[in-house]
This record gives sequence, structure tokens and C-alpha cells, in this order.
Amino acid sequence: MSQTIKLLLVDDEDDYRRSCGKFMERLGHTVRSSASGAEAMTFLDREDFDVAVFDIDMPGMNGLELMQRVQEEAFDVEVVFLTGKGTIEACVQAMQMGACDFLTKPCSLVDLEHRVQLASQRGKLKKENQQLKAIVTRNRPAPKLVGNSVAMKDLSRMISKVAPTRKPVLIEGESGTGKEVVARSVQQQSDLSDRPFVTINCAALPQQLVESELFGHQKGSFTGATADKPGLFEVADGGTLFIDEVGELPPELQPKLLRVLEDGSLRRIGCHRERKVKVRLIAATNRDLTEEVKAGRFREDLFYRINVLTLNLPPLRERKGDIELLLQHFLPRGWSLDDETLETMVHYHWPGNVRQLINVIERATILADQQVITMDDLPRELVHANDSLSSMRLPPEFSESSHLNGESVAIDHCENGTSIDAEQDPALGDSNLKVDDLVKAHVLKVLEQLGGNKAKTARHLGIHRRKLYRLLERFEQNLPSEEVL
Ligand SMILES: Nc1ncnc2c1ncn2[C@@H]1O[C@H](COP(=O)(O)OP(=O)(O)OP(=O)(O)O)[C@@H](O)[C@H]1O
Repeated sequence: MSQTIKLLLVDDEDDYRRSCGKFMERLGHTVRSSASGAEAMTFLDREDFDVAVFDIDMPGMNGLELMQRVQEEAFDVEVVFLTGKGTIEACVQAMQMGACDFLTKPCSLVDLEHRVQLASQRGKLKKENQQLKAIVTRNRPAPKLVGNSVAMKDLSRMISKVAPTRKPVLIEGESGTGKEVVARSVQQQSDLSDRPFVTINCAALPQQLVESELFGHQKGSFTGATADKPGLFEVADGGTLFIDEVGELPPELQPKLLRVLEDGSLRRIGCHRERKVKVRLIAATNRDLTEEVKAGRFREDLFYRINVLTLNLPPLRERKGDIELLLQHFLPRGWSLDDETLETMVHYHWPGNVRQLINVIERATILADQQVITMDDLPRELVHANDSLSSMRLPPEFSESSHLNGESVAIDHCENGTSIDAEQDPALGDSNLKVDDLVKAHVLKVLEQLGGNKAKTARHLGIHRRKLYRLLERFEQNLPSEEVL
């Protein structure tokens, strides 16, 4: 299928150039014509072209020299050469320098247009290939946005409204709340869903790299720039760019971002040529950008540019209704949680939000013995948060000094069932108990005070649950508990 092409025609033969230009324009192409290599360079400097046709024999800068300049300046253009008879060698040289085709004069304009079309398709394929590579390496499949709390339902409604507009979207929310998932949902529900979705996290990159990642660089523009590299705006051209942690964007780059948002133009580092891109921007922040503006760290004009449509993602602790659904979603098939663990997870405050919840599940599935996650498999911070009983004391007969946290001291002092002399340890009052009696009384008392909950009791006693079960069995059979301890 023929396409409209932006074409640069460079030939010193006025008649040929004019008739060729008219022919191409009649077919709907946009044409710039120039009679010399030097003039062609000024066009290339100012504008983007899909294809350039260079005559090889020109006074001043000839076609080959022009090709060399195109290579040096890394212009993104497909070049077709025109040659008179006897200059095939020069054409071979041009092809080796990166030209994509050549034609021998005289050639029909129809033929030339056909070759220009092929060159344009080749350029598009090259670009698509570049974008696909970037997408394949950067993208995971779009995750599903899980949640049926009121907040998430409102958010889903908002997403379906803002997605088709192509306007910039700003997503606000704490770290780990799912801002990238929301960005993917916006892209998936837009008409750009089959176009590139490219992401960058400004906080994850050293500041010097952010500019080169976003806007690209030219070979040799700084130490380590060993090749020309397109920036992510170019990679995302025609699609969506997601800038995570936009509040971290260095102040000196903010005008550059504003510029590309205003008119789609950008310059690679070290390159004076302006390029044009068409990209939908989705930005995310876990900072309050209005505060950043007030503090002078974020440009106000940029803030208004990106804050056209705002989506707010509440922290997980404010939508506890989503937790059970998220657990179901992230638990491997066939796995479950016991009641206490589920309750603990639902009531936990999740400072790291959904990301933390996923990590907790992953850790627990590694630690759990069977496919049931219990309190023993949860990290300390969740267990402690659940433990409202840390201040609990031993029953009075065990005195102040032998409260739960200090119990092992009392027991250690009474090895091998020797009786405790109350006078030696007045804290124990007139009890004259053996270790076994002490252990049994203590364990049973804690169990009773914790409503018979064995998991909580084991945790509170600082022993594994299996050890508690063995102790209880032994108490029932009136066997000494020491072996278990
Ligand atoms: N509602 C949700 N449904 C499904 N998965 C979610 C949801 N929210 C978050 N996640 C998952 O949680 C993890 C963290 O989410 P994401 O990276 O989108 O958070 P973020 O807010 O962008 O974090 P940061 O600000 O630190 O970049 C990801 O693995 C993501 O897939």
C-alpha cells in the first residue's frame, strides 16, 4: 500500500529535480528540493524526512560526501542514490555507507516513486523493530488491576473515561500502590493499546543518565557514548511513555520535558538537530507535586502540563476490602491461609502497599511446610503488629520477675526438676514447684489467656507451634516436658 512520504530531493539538474518534485507532490508526498549538498544539509538539520534521493554527481559536495555527513550526524533517513552510467562503483560504496537503494539515470519517475516507497517502508520497519526490541526488553505483560473496594471501582470508572482522550495523565499514590498497573490499564484501554508502551523510573536512574535515557544521545557526546542512541521518547513515538517518579526529574531537564510535551520536539544530547515525536505521556508520583512546586523543586508550567487528568490511588490500608482479593490473586493455585493469618494480613497497615503484600506471600510460600500459610510463615513486622498481648504478665504465682519475656530465666534456674527454694528466690513466693510443673502451669495459663489459640500461644512463648503441640500431648499423658524443651 502506498504511503505519504516526506521526501528530500537533491539533484543539481534543475529540470529533472523540478519534474520529479511535481510528480511526487501530485502523488501526495511532501517534497523539499535542493540543488546542492550544502543546502540539503540545512534541510536535514531542520526537518525530519522519511526518504532522501541523492544524485551522486553534483558540484561542491557530491552525493557520497553528503552520505558521509548523513552518517556522521546520524540523521534517521533512508537514502536512495541516483547515478549516471559508469558510476556503479560509487553506488556500491554508497550502499556500504548505509544507503538503501540506487537507480541509474535515466529512470522513469514511476520507477523512482516505487523505490522511494520501498525505502520508506524499510525505514518504518527499522523503527518498528527498534521499538519492539525496547518493548520486549522493558515490558512484562499488562497485569490485571485487582480490587473491588469503592476506591478501586471509582478508579476503574475514571480510567475508562481518561484512557481514550490521549491527554497526559498524572497518577498519584504511595510507592507500591500499583501506579504502573494503572498506567498500563490506561494504555490498554486507549486506542494506542497496540503501540509501544515504554517506561522509565526517574528515581531508579542516576540523574546524569535520565537525560540520555529520555532524549537519547549522539555518539561521542560524552564519555561512554560509543554509539548513537535514541531516547525513550523516540522509542515510544506513536505510543505511550510512562514516567514513574516524575517528581524526581532533575530541574535542568524539566524545561526539556515541557518542550516535548508542548510541541513534540526534542534534541538528543550532543546533537543540534531537532526531532519530532508524538507521544502520550502518563506520569506518576508518590510526592505531592503541588508541594514540590511551592518549594521551587518542580516547575509550575510543567506541573500544569502533566496534571491535566489526575488519578489518585489510595494506599492499601485505606482499602482493606481489596486485601483478600489480592491475596487470592497472588497466592499460588492450591494454597490458602489459616484464619488467624488472614485476619492479621487484612488488619496490617501495609506501609509498602501491594508490593509488600506480594513479597510477604512469596516469602511465606517458601517457608510454609504445607500449602497453608500460618503465622509462623509471616515476617516479624506482621506478627508483632498483630501481637496486642506483648504486655501480658504471668499469673500471679509466677511473680513479676517471671513475666512472659523473662520466663526462660526462671526455668533455666531450675534445671532437672530440682525444687525451687522460695527463700532463695522470694520472687516466686512460697511456690515450691518443679520445672515440669512450672512449664505446664505457665503454658496452660498462657494458652487459656489467649483463648486457646495455639498459634498465638506458641508465638508468645517463643517456641515453634509443633513444639507446643508436643508439650500439650505430654501434659495430657503426664509425661515430663523436659525432653521437648
Ligand atoms: N491493584 C493491583 N492489582 C494487581 N497487581 C497490583 C495492584 N497494585 C499493585 N500491584 C502489583 O504490585 C506491584 C507494585 O505495583 P507498581 O509497580 O505498579 O507500584 P507503583 O505504585 O508504581 O510503585 P513505585 O511508586 O514504587 O514505582 C507490582 O507487581 C504490581 O503488579
